Amino acid sequence: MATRMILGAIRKRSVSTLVIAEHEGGTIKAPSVSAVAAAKSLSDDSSISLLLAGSGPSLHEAASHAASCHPSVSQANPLLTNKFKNPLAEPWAKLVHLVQQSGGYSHIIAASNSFGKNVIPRAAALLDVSPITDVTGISESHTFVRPIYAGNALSTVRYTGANPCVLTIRSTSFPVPQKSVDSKVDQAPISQVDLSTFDEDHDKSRYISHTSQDSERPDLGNARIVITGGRALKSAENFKMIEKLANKLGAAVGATRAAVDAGFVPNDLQVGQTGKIVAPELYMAFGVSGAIQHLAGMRDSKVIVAVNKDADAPIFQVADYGLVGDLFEVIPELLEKLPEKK
Ligand SMILES: Cc1cc2nc3c(=O)[nH]c(=O)nc-3n(C[C@H](O)[C@H](O)[C@H](O)COP(=O)(O)OP(=O)(O)OC[C@H]3O[C@@H](n4cnc5c(N)ncnc54)[C@H](O)[C@@H]3O)c2cc1C
Repeated sequence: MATRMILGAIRKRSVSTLVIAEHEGGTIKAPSVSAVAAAKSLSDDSSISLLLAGSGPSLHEAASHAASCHPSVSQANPLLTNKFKNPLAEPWAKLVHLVQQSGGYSHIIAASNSFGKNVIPRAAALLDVSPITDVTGISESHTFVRPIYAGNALSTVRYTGANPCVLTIRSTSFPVPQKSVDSKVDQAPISQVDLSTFDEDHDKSRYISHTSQDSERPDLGNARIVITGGRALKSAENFKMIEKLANKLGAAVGATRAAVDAGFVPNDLQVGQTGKIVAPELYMAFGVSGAIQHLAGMRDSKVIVAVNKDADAPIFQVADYGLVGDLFEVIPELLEKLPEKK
């Protein structure tokens, strides 16, 4: 009995996690803070290190933020390297491999966004382990819940491979209370990654440029309100109604794949199985049929409102509030009646 208890304690203590962290403007991005929250739920006793990279003063600000972005990082070492200015997947995967060799972590976690999905499979291949992707629940350090069949079923999987156990997590399933992100906790020490043995030969990909849209709207993946338009909008010009409504409500804009394919909006606004997964407090869908691939990306939203002129549209099966009507009448009316955002 005593032996079993001691072994249990040793197993618990042996959880040490490397979180692959993204940062912008000197702060750790919210999905990476969710990855820390996921790391924390592996074990009460887990030690958590953040790996971040970049250059200039914002990297140092982000490193300070990394050290205090979540209470559970307070005892850990954020690792810092000023190379990797541009987030290319191949060198990043090599960096993760290098850091794992020296750190011997039991787990490596990244958010399941474009960056994480790009880096993690490459890093897992270099480490010769099989990654577990899109984790939405952690029941113990090697047992995870993940959606299958476009979110229509949940499967519980147990990782039985060698260390490290490599995961991507859905950030919407590991929310971080705003307080804990902002709270001032004792800063964890910041250490520089030793890159002396790093092989710089990674010419399979080359950085060319980075474009980002300057928008005051919240990020689609973390917004409290998302206003989505579908094919029924008919044109990019008409889609501006959705944008106006989003501006009034301080919301992010989403789109169906049909709307993206028709060229109404860029594809980074796509919500669904092959787009972004969102779970806002309020999701409003205008002229969206509710195809299974779209539902896979938004069905966990707290309140779903749908406007569709077809009373039999499948979106009404998941909607909390439905309005059978023409969006070309409903949206102008909403725009007229809603107060301007302060
Ligand atoms: C492998 C795969 C992956 C996919 N991934 C995604 C994904 O990630 N995200 C995604 O969205 N889709 C995805 N799709 C596509 C998906 O199957 C649907 O084709 C798509 O979601 C339909 O978009 P929609 O609802 O805008 O268009 P439609 O299905 O054409 O629906 C338009 C709706 O608008 C309504 N409507 C028409 N006019 C009006 C009006 N004036 N007022 C109000 N309502 C009106 C209609 O009644 C209809 O219900 C994927 C498909 C495949 C095969």
